[in-house]
Amino acid sequence: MNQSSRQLAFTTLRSIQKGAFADVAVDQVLHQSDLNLLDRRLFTELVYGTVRRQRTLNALIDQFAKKKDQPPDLRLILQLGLYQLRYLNQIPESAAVDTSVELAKKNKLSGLTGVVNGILRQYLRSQLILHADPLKLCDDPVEQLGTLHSYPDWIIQVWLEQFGIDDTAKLCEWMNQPPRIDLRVNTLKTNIEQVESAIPDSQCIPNVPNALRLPSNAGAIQNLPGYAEGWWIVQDSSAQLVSYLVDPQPGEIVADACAAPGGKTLHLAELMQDQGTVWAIDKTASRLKKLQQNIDRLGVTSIQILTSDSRDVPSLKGKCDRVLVDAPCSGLGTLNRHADARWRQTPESATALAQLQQEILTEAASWLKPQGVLVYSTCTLNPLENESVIEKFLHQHPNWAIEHPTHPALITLTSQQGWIKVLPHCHNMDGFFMVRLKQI
Ligand SMILES: C[S@@+](CC[C@H](N)C(=O)[O-])C[C@H]1O[C@@H](n2cnc3c(N)ncnc32)[C@H](O)[C@@H]1O
Repeated sequence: MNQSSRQLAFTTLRSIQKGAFADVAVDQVLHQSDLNLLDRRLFTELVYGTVRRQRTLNALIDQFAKKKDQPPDLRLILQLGLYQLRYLNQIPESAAVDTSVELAKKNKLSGLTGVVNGILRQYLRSQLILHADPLKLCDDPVEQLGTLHSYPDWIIQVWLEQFGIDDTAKLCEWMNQPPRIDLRVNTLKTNIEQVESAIPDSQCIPNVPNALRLPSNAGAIQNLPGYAEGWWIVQDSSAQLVSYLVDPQPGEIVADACAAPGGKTLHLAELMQDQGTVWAIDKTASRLKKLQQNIDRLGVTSIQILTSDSRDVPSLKGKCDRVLVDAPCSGLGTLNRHADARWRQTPESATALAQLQQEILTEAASWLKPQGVLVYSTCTLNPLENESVIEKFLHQHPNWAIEHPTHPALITLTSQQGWIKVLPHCHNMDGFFMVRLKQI
């Protein structure tokens, strides 16, 4: 395939607009194209950035365009051009404008090249005249933050209620940055010192044992030292904290009710020194395949995989010492990892997820022995899927209570209520919620 990164970005954005997942669409193009390394980077940045910032870009287009209802392809070209002008300092302004005009010509919009040129140059002119951001914002804080940082109103509302204006703004900014990549060292095979010295510029993460953060220029994961040997696995440091909350012991029977692709399952097995059994249950077979690949690479033997809906596993009733429910969720704590996730989730989908979470948690609780430990976690920052699920569970199960964690990595993060909320803009990790429950 011999096409420019901008033309490929345009056609990829078109397919995302028609419903394709951004990461799937990007991977497919990268796999098929013969772009060089710099162009691959530009293509990826253009697609993810334009998807992520689409509300801000649309607001600017509406502000400068005479007509609000442009053909979808014209709007995409304008979004791409404005994204470069507003967010990519390394691209000269003239290049951003000229290539956008070229895109219009190439894609049967020759009659509209004047509109493209006009709107992009108007944006630049207003910047010069105002000496400030030309984006006009209204006074309503929800709409203001949503437009400025490019989020749907409902997410801003959920965050404003929890964190207030200043912290919501910081959280919005954090989630618009490129994702950090953390590793967890597989202590069954090696130690953190060995991995840290093998991977140049990797850095330990304070308070998270065996976690390393990669430098932003680390390149392809599979090419890093120790990958093939199974010395480490990619896992965000906040996700690593969950297994410390479960605190499994060698020889126990542990179940992971929503296991795939298995970052936490493998960590649980490792904390048990690979002695005992970890049941890895998930209803999605394709995701469990990734777990099997990681089991093979990391050389773990104590994991048993079960493809099933966790609301229906009668064979585990009363059998487990510990159960983890790392529930499917709206993922509001990991929006920086998935450019289109903020536009896919809705208040309705979050409500449906909360119902599913409640059902899985209730069923998984029945897998425990009388003194067993139950941990509930999500990578979302939405009280409906976190605090409310736990409060409802405790209301329906008066013989259960929250148990405060004792692991040193968790104590300072623990709230008065006993649950932990990892906040990206405060802790510089993915957003997470986790809580440990026990029968009283
Ligand atoms: C947040 S992900 C789990 C991530 C995993 N714990 C890890 O650390 O890699 C949620 C998982 O729940 C699974 N899931 C959704 N509904 C389920 C159900 N009813 N029963 C079992 N698994 C379910 C999804 O397939 C998905 O793999």
